[in-house]
Amino acid sequence: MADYAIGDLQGCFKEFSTLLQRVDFNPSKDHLYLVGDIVARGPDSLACLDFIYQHQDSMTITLGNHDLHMIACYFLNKPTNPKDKLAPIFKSSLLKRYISFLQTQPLALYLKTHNCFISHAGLNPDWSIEDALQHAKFAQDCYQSKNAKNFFKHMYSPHPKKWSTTLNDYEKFRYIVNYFTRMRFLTHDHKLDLNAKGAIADSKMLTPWFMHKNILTLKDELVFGHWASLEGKTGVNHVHALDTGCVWGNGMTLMELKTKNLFIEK
Ligand SMILES: Nc1ncnc2c1ncn2[C@@H]1O[C@H](COP(=O)(O)OP(=O)(O)OP(=O)(O)OP(=O)(O)OC[C@H]2O[C@@H](n3cnc4c(N)ncnc43)[C@H](O)[C@@H]2O)[C@@H](O)[C@H]1O
Repeated sequence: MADYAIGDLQGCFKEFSTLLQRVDFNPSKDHLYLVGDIVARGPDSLACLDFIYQHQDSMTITLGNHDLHMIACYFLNKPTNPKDKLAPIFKSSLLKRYISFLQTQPLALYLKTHNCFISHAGLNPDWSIEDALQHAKFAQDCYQSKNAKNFFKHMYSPHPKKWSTTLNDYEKFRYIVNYFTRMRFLTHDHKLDLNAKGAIADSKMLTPWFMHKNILTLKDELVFGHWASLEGKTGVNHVHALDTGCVWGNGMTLMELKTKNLFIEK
């Protein structure tokens, strides 16, 4: 019985299934945590989603920006971007079931057995793990509610930059989603900079979220994806970057959570 985490699939089904075979993944005993962005841009998002849907008892996704965007397109009846190659999912007779399944998935989770926090983009340094899980629950309640369509309608903006208890529910939802699914660099006062997407050295005025003191001193393990140009390197022992840019022609990374052993497939 083993627990694994895997970086962004983004429709790269071949590498995904090869990795599961390499670790002899057994759905009746093992569990796989997908850090999000299971769909978009890669060659076979439908195969990835279908496989996870069929093995949903042994797989959990912490949703990423591309997953949420796909759900939003469904609710808002918006065309998807051709470069995301999502047409086969939208043409599938199972579309409604796939979307309902994705809506049941969390934004973040904490695995006590491994002292491990998982989300797509990471942990806001101003939140404790407890705070983060509460914020994630708030946002999940929004995208799982009867009013989900309206929350998706209000999801797209970098604002508000600052948290306040006076924000309305749409603003709170957007703020939380942005930290959990889009964060990479923060300004000196911990605000999100959503423009910088490159390597750490490219942005001298900004700090990667995991280099902030509250994260460096954390005793827990943090697992995230989203940031392909890190190439799997954070330089921080307890912070594990699993998006190694498979969709960009690099490898896909799977980690066994107990041993921290890495398996990489190109
Ligand atoms: N609340 C919200 N507000 C707004 N939009 C929301 C949203 N929620 C969801 N979305 C949606 O999210 C989607 C993505 O938005 P984008 O803005 O396109 O997201 P991204 O950060 O560029 O991309 P990604 O998440 O794929 O990250 P990656 O590191 O792989 O790639 C990042 C960059 O790294 C580069 N890169 C990394 N490794 C590379 C490599 N090896 N080779 C080449 N390029 C590489 C690429 O140029 C790439 O552009 C859009 O559809 C958008 O609508």
